[in-house]
Amino acid sequence: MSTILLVEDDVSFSEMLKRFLERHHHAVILSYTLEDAKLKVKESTFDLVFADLRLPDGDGISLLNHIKAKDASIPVVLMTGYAEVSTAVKAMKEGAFDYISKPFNPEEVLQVVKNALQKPSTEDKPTIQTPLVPSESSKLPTNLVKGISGASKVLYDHVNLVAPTDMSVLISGESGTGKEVVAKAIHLSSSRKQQPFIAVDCGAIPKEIAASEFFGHKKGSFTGAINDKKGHFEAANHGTLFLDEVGNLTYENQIQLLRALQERRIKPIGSNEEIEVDIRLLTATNEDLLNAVEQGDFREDLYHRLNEFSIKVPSLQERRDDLILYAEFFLDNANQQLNKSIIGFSPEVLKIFQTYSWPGNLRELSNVIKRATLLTNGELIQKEVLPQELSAPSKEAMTRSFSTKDNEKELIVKALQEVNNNKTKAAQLLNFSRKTLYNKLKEYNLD
Ligand SMILES: Nc1ncnc2c1ncn2[C@@H]1O[C@H](COP(=O)(O)OP(=O)(O)OP(=O)(O)O)[C@@H](O)[C@H]1O
Repeated sequence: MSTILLVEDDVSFSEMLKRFLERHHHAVILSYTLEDAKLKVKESTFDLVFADLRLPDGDGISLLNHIKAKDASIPVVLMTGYAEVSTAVKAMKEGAFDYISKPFNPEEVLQVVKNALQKPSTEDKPTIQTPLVPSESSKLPTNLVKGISGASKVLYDHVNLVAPTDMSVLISGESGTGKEVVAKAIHLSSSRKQQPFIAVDCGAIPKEIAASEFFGHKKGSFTGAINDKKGHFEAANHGTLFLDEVGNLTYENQIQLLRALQERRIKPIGSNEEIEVDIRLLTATNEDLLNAVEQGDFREDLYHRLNEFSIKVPSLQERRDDLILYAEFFLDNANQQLNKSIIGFSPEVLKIFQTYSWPGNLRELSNVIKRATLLTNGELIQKEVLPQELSAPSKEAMTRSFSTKDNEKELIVKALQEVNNNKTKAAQLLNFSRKTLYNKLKEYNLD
């Protein structure tokens, strides 16, 4: 078994890569900063070092120089973003064994590792067994993958920005994109993290009992109220209340909710006593709530109350660079839940994943992988265990899905040509929002 030092400050990404390498029988030690990595290199011997080019307290090249000065035979592989490839090439001239650009293809990672470990040593180095200490990040919640795409970076920048405040956040996004996961991440990064997080699906509450569900009731206050019941507001007191599908509340329930938020107190049905509540409110919707306001279906005053800050969770189409990371993560979960030890996906499956349009977003990806894991007997998930709609995607999905950045740039240029540079029409054609299109034009220097 070889021991790899993985130096990467993106905690969830490094956890993913660590788990992936461990499944391929390598021992992995994590480090999040340059200084810590130098210390680890001093204390132990590694067969390979994987280092991000950008670290919070320096860069991968300083680490490379440091390692080369200590032991020139340790191969160092640098991990880079697209824009940094030229720097990585320079690093190779300074002795890096290879570089690998994000997003990675798992096969590519394994190939680089294999090549690096096969490299003949220039000198005999003593092998000290490195103890596998629990990594710092094992204390962090493991149910969250932050992703490496530009869209994910913006998303988690916003989460980090708003989490420590007490602002109400309206989280929007297509179904299955991870709105509840984002709400939980905000709660866990806030000062309320030790207090309750109560999630309520407003779409699932019949309107007749919504008030009792939110505010509670006293025994005997209506037929069927056989006991006192605490409402969600009280249960979430001092913590966070997350209202999913908030657009489904009736007008009457909207008024009750607004009143509770304004007065910061609630009265259970059948009670004479008011209870003060201190909650942070997070809400989610997969419909256009502003449109509902314009149509008169959602109260404008409540909308503004809920929308002190808004976060849009990108669809899987908008974060294609994250796809493999999520696929690996869901495979790990499925392996654990189903007691399997499948190690990855066949190249054909990865290609299908990249071209499919994923209308059900992360939830669909997770379900597809769980089902495929159950059906797989070998080491790799093969095309045959995927649902049919994935292997025979619609022509439209094929033309609109992007497997690589170059491909995406080319499709954007073509779409603009087709509609005479009309950005609104191009965005529609590409299935992007106008904002996404503008961001991409900027990213590819197409403006
Ligand atoms: N960042 C993430 N890391 C890991 N898993 C995620 C992440 N985001 C979403 N998921 C997974 O994707 C699935 C869908 O997430 P979630 O239920 O939060 O979506 P949603 O947008 O709230 O869906 P809906 O609109 O249908 O309520 C869940 O299984 C969740 O665990």
